[in-house]
Amino acid sequence: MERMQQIVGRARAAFRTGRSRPLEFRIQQLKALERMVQEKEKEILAALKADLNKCGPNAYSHEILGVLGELALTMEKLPSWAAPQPVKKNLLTMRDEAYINYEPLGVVLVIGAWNYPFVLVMQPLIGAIAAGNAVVVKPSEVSENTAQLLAELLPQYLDKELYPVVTGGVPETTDLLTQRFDHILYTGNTAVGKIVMAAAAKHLTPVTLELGGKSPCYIDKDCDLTVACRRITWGKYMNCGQTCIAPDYILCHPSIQDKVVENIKATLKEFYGDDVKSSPDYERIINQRHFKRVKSLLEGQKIAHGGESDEASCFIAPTILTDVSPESKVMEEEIFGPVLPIVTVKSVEEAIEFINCREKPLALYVFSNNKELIKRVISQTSSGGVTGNDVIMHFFLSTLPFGGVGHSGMGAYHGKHSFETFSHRRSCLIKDLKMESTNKMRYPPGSQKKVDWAKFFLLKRFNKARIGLFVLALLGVMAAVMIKSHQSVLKRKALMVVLAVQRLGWPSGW
Ligand SMILES: NC(=O)C1=CN([C@@H]2O[C@H](COP(=O)(O)OP(=O)(O)OC[C@H]3O[C@@H](n4cnc5c(N)ncnc54)[C@H](O)[C@@H]3O)[C@@H](O)[C@H]2O)C=CC1
Ligand SMILES: CCCCCC(=O)O
Repeated sequence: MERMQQIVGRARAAFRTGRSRPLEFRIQQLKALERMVQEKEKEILAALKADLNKCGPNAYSHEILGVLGELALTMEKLPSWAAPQPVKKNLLTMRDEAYINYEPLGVVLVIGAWNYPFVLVMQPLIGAIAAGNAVVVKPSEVSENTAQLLAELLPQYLDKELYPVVTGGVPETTDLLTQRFDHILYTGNTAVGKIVMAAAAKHLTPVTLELGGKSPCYIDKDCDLTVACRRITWGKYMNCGQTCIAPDYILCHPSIQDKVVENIKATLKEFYGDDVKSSPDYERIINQRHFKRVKSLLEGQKIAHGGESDEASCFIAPTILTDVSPESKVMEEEIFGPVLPIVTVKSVEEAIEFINCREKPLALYVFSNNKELIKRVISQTSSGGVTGNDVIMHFFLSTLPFGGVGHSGMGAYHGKHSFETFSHRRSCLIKDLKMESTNKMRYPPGSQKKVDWAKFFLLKRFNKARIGLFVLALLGVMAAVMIKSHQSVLKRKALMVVLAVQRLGWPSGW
């Protein structure tokens, strides 16, 4: 406890110096992070290989690329994100300055997960630094190599007091959670999400919870199955199925179930070859605990493809289960592994009903040639995010807020959404001391007349069209008056010229 108190205390003292607030400092720290990722790419890839058997290309494209992209976007946009944001005013504030001022929250805590242990620490960290906070970083101890590397590298590149790294497991995280933070972003399972939220509640600390859940994938009969199954296979078996927004299970009509299986099998062969275990592109389950958990989900199931495993290397083959009962264990908990159950439904209505009977998922996928059907499923269900006719891809568009809903999480981040998550949006209204007479309306004594004026100024929703017409009419009248008065001046001047000529006579030759 003492150690955590000191670490958080030092971060708070550093924050109080104000040095994390200047934009130049924030951008300088982000540039240092970019340099770290570029200079230590080899070490980062090696740690991801050791933790999850991620090959270079996969580790780079699934983790490093996202971090470099977020850094580049944030460094480019930060000056505009952090600028005071003027807001629309009403009649009462027409003469005042009204704007939102973005301010750092203070000392924030980022707790990472083990499945994408680099990007899931770095992206929140980038947003928290960009917003001017001090940040305590707690990587997941489950991905121990990446956690160790972050603990070594971050202090080499970043301000040590402002951005400490705390390593350790549940005891250390539990100790850390007794400290007071100004915001916590936790990525991990729902059960721990509740623990984090309970600990945060003691200090009234707001939280962003990036949790998990069972993300459904509905395949409509009116669909290009080859393309759909290719995309589903990519997202499902990436990182050995250990992706929070992986399609957890398929819902489809019984008549296409076998075709779905055949298409996925064909794609698996194309992606990973005949011997998936030797494919450098196929990762491993993170540890024995999760290996046993995922393996147990196969019990009593009809395995249409895969099912092979090797405990020693935490290998589980890409597996497809068919005719799965909605009540079976594999349909109760988040799979978070390379097992894809197919549950058959007779219609899209039945699929929607199936989805709505369960906790709101982190992601939802719908494949169909009929965009209206996709939009109908979106409008009649809820989830953290959606990708239509693909999977996972909404994660990579940083203008989309990434987060959950209900048991899959709360709050969101990525891009500007990270900056806003880690900022206080302070409302600022600056008046002057003139026109005091207009304030009589709000001062005692009260009266109906004052209420009527207040209603006029505050409640009246002016019809913009009507105002526009009124202003046009007013301008028309003003123009007519001006032309009229201008004409009379012109007439007077013309008359004066005529009179002058008459008096002097016309010049000869005219
Ligand atoms: N929404 C998102 O962006 C993501 C969500 N996830 C979800 O995370 C889960 C997998 O990750 P996990 O195994 O949870 O990661 P994990 O087991 O590594 O836990 C995450 C962090 O919570 C801490 N922790 C674990 N148990 C704790 C306890 N009892 N008290 C206090 N702290 C504790 C660990 O020290 C670790 O730092 C899945 O449910 C997955 O869906 C994973 C990645 C991304
Ligand atoms: C492809 C990268 C996805 C990272 C977040 C997750 O686990 O879903």
